[in-house]
Amino acid sequence: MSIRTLDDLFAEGVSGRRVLVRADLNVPLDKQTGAITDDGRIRAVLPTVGALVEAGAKVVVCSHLGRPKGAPDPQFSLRPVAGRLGELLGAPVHFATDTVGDSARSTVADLADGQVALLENLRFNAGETSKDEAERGAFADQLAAFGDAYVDDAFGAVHRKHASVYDVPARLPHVAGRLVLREVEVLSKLTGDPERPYVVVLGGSKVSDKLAVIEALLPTVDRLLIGGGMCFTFLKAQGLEVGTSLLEKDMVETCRNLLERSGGKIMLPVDVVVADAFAPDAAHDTVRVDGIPSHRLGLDVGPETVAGFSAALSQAKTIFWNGPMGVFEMPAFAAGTRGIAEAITKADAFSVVGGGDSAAAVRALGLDESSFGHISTGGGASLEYLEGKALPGIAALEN
Ligand SMILES: Nc1ncnc2c1ncn2[C@@H]1O[C@H](COP(=O)(O)OP(=O)(O)OP(=O)(O)O)[C@@H](O)[C@H]1O
Ligand SMILES: O=C(O)[C@H](O)COP(=O)(O)O
Repeated sequence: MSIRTLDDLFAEGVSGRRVLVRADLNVPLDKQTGAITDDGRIRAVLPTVGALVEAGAKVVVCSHLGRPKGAPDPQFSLRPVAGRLGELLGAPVHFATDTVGDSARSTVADLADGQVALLENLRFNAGETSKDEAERGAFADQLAAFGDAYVDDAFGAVHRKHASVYDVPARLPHVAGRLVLREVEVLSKLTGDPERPYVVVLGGSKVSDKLAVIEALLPTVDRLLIGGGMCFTFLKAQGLEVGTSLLEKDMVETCRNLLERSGGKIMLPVDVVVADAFAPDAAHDTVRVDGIPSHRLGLDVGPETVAGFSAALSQAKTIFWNGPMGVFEMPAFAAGTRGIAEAITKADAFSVVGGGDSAAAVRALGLDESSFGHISTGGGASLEYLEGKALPGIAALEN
């Protein structure tokens, strides 16, 4: 990979220079209070931001948060993230209340050497995610004006062809940050010739997003274990009734087709925890997958499934896990995710956890992060990397 790194930038000298850092500070927020529930993605950029501070750069950090629709939306403000970043760095982070407007211009202009600014959410501007190159380019011009050099440390967003990821590096001297380099280095071990058996565990809620990766991984993996919200579309494809569980009806046929072609590699749950409602205190029971009542919904995999999946994982030499096995945010439906996570840590295997929610689950359940080989900050990004797709953010760094 012919990508310049932070060390190359340091060799040129950064003291007194403005360095624009694209980070992925898209952290989960509590729906009621707006508080940050997992700061893993903020911690993950500290090596890059900290090193730039130490070297005396004027550090201008930018990121998206959530999916606002191209205009300011207070629930997606990065202000709380600026506070947390400041706490972790041990120095205040100057927050610009807009992204490329008056506040951003004066905040950047006032930065002293070794100080850090965070711009407001990139996606408050339609140009960030626009499909129109000219619109994206115009926004990229405004952003690029805040830096003498650009560092991409937003691994979680490298699969997005967005202005801050794809167009800004074409306008400034650019390098990869420490996090992007580490992620690519580790994930490349899974795309080469992974030690076998290679077992992939997929869960979470975004079936349609993950079908392409299943398609791409099937020839490569020895076993594919599917749980979480996405398993119900597969169970439906097997002709089972899934009650009011999460279901992507228009994907049932594709799932049936995948099951037929999987050569028995796909393992689905045999039991699930069903509840009366999507609520922490909902009445719930464990049932066989062929006995899901029509008025109830599956919110976790059951103990027999955990045992079966764990047995497969205990044989593995390489493991990739993306997506929680159930609604782990609610304690009543966290056992499946905990069980699978524990099985992964016990396996004598190189294990990678990919996905914002999966990584958050590891921490929320109090599991020892160091028992995993690597915890990726990228959900969609790590999946698309494994699919072998060209990632716009990486391609832009290579140019
Ligand atoms: N049975 C289920 N029904 C509904 N939602 C579920 C179920 N099982 C898991 N989930 C939800 O799936 C969500 C995570 O899914 P997602 O596909 O976004 O995971 P991820 O790939 O780790 O995250 P990201 O894509 O944000 O990096 C969690 O919030 C969890 O509550
Ligand atoms: O959470 C993620 O996977 C990244 O921050 C990218 O977010 P996006 O899917 O909204 O582009």
